[in-house]
Amino acid sequence: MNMKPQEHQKRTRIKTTTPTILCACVINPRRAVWHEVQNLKGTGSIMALAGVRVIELAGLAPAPFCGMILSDFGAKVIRVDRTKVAMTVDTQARGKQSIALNLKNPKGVAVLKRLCVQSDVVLEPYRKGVMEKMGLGPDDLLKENPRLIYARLTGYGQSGSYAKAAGHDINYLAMSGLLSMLGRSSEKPYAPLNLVADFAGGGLMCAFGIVLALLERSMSGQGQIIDASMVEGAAYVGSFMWKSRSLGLWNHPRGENLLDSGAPFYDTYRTSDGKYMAVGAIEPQFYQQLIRGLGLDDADLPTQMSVSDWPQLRETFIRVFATKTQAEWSQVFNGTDACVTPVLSLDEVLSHPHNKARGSFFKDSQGEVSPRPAPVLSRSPAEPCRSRDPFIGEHTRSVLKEYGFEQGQIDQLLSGGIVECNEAKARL
Ligand SMILES: C[C@H](CCC[C@H](C)C(=O)SCCNC(=O)CCNC(=O)[C@H](O)C(C)(C)COP(=O)(O)OP(=O)(O)OC[C@H]1O[C@@H](n2cnc3c(N)ncnc32)[C@H](O)[C@@H]1OP(=O)(O)O)[C@H]1CC[C@H]2[C@@H]3[C@H](O)C[C@@H]4C[C@H](O)CC[C@]4(C)[C@H]3C[C@H](O)[C@]12C
Repeated sequence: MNMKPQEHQKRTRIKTTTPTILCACVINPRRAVWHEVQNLKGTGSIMALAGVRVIELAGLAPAPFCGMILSDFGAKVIRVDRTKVAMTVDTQARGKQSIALNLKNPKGVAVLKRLCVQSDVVLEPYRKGVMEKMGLGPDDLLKENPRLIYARLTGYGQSGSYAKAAGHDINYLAMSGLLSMLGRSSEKPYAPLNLVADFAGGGLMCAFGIVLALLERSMSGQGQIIDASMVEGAAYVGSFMWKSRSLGLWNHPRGENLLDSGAPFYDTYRTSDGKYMAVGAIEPQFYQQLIRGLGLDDADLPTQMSVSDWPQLRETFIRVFATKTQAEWSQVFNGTDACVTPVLSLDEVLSHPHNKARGSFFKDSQGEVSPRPAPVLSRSPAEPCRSRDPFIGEHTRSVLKEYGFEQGQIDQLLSGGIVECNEAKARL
């Protein structure tokens, strides 16, 4: 996909035309939506989730990612921030709007209900019971909007003895069973950043659940509750680990198997300039190309799958990789099937020729690099917003107006401290 510059206007243009779609979304099933969407063709590419309105209650990392995915693919995502907070911790706010709302006040709760009545999705990242305590539980909201998709993204899910416990990625990963498999031989388990539970098993799985529920709603006309547990999401992402045990892939202790850094042909190696190469030469024909590229003779080496010889083979690979720079090894293996690639840093990915050719990473208006939304849809690709992230409460006034609040009501909410507006900060 050629990433067209974003074009906040373009998104805005699409969005200002979406109320028609929304009416269709709310009243009629899918066909009507498509009819309206077809009518908009020619006004810019229509993203897959155009017309979908999402209310995202501000959270730490997984829910913001979920909201960003929905926004990247065209949904209108309004993040509900707290009042009296100077700075957001949401670094995944691309394309979102922000309203600052005090939910500790019943009037604030009433505002949120009104937003949810006119929305398709509410996404909440709090501990079990928090939303109910505020009078914003699924019973309260679905009663008023039966088409609402109520997504609950938590660590342990809505039931079970851990449901109310605090936790973070590493705890959920531990409870999923996967953490026990991660780490090098003879070392303790090691969490790969907070990628697996927070983002893959959490934010992404929740977004998938929301899209499924939207699809189902287009047939049934009904909303539903999504109970997205990061323990279960992570475990599900890791289904292969359970399903492949019958193959004997995990028979050895942690860090001594084929895919967990046990095998020397599935590992990373330091180069002479202190960088690294990643080696994934599993199949014999690819392994042969690795050996050739390294300038080794197969006759001098133990056989590839002789597990007891892996430590010796690894020492050989370590020694050889240390003789050239990363760039030199990249040149050696470029264009081969040896499955050897440079380990790129976050700063290097943008300029790698392959990534560059595909536009896999892009710069926003602040010059910040981030990954392009994946996957790429041929007719309705995501068009990530390139403008800066919203300030807390930047869109309070405009969102309230859009959701039908009168000017007088907005003024009262502002003067009562129920909502806060930061338009001025946005103009600075
Ligand atoms: C980048 C860091 C984030 C790391 C991610 C980490 C690894 C994770 O794993 S995130 C996954 C966490 N788990 C979940 O999300 C599971 C579900 N949620 C929960 O279990 C809980 O919410 C919880 C355990 C995460 C938090 O529990 P807590 O008790 O705090 O909250 P809840 O019980 O859920 O209740 C919420 C209460 O809030 C009230 N509320 C909600 N909205 C409103 C509203 N609009 N108005 C009023 N009130 C509201 C609600 O009513 C509840 O109230 P009650 O309690 O009374 O019921 C980042 C982690 C820390 C960051 C740093 C830090 O913030 C300091 C700096 C801040 C600065 O601004 C930026 C730099 C910082 C260093 C900052 C940097 C990073 O962002 C962090 C390191």
